[in-house]
Amino acid sequence: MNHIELKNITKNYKSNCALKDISLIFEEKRIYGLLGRNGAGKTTLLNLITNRIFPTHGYITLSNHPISENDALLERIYYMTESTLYPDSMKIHEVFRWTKTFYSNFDLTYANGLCEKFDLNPNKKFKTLSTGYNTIAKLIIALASNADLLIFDEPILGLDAHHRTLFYKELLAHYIKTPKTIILSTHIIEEIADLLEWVVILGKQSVLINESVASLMERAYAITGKSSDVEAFIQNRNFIGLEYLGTYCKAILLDKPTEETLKQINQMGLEKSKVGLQELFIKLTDVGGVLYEIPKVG
Ligand SMILES: Nc1ncnc2c1ncn2[C@@H]1O[C@H](COP(=O)(O)OP(=O)(O)OP(=O)(O)O)[C@@H](O)[C@H]1O
Repeated sequence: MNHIELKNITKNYKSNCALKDISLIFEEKRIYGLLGRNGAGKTTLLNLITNRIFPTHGYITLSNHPISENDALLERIYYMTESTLYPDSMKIHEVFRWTKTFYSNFDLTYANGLCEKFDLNPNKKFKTLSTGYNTIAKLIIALASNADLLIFDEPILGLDAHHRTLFYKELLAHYIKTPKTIILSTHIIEEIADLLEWVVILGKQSVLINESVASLMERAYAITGKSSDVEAFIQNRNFIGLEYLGTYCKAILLDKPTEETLKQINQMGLEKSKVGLQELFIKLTDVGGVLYEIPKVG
C-alpha cells in the first residue's frame, strides 16, 4: 500500500463545520500521532479515511485510488475504535476466526500469543470483559489483522500502566517486524511521544502542524530569564507561549535556533531548555492555534 491522500477535504455536519479545506498525506510505513483538543475533528478525519462518512467537499485516495470506489482497498485498513462492533455473545477466539474472514492475513498464532502476554482468556465472551480487557481484546485483533494501515482511536482507554507499557512495546515490536502505516489518535501525548515519527496536530477545523517529530523537536525550545530580557528576546520571533513567575518569565518558541540566536541567548544570560511534545501541543492549541500578541519592548 502506498499513501493516503486527503485533498481539500471539508466536512460539515449540517451547519457545523468539523474540518475545513484540509489537504494532508499519510505516507506509508510511518507511525503518526494524530493530536487535537476535544472536538478538533480527529474522529471525523479517521471516519473519512476509512470511508465510514463522506466528505462534503474534496476527495480521498488510498494508493492513488479513490477510497469511495474500492472496498478491496479498505480491507487493507484496520480501524480500532472505542465502540465494540462484535456480537456480545461471541467468545474472543470466535471473534479472531470471524475477523479472519475479512482480513485473510489475520495471524491466529500471534493473536493467541498476545492473549497470553496480556493475560486475556480467549474463551471469555466479549460482553463479560472489563473495560480494560475489552480494549486489550480490540488491540490484539487490530495488531493481528496484519492490515497495511492500522488506525487506533484512543487505544488505551481503561488500560492500567502495565498494560499501556506492554501495548507500546508490542506495537513497536510489530512495526519493526512488519513496517506499516500506523495512526495513533490519543490525548495521552507524553506516553506515545517516543513512539511517533510524525505528528499531525489539528486546530479548530484545520491542520496546525504536519511534521516529523524530530524536526519539530529541533525547532521547539524554551527560554527562561528576567521578564524584560525574555520579552526583548522574543521580539520578531515565532513564540507560542509565555508564562510569568514573579519577575521571571518562560517563553516557548517554535523557530529553529541559529548560531546567531544561540550566541544571543548566551550574551543575554538567558537559559535555553528543551520542550516536550505535550507542552508544545498545549501551547499550540491553547488559543485555538492563534499565536500570542507579542508584548512590545521600549
Ligand atoms: N455525527 C455528528 N453530527 C454532528 N456533529 C458532529 C458529529 N460528529 C462530530 N461532530 C462535531 O464535529 C466536530 C469534530 O468532532 P470529532 O468527534 O471529529 O472531534 P475529536 O477531535 O475526535 O474530539 P474528541 O477528542 O472529543 O473525541 C465537533 O464539533 C463535533 O461536535
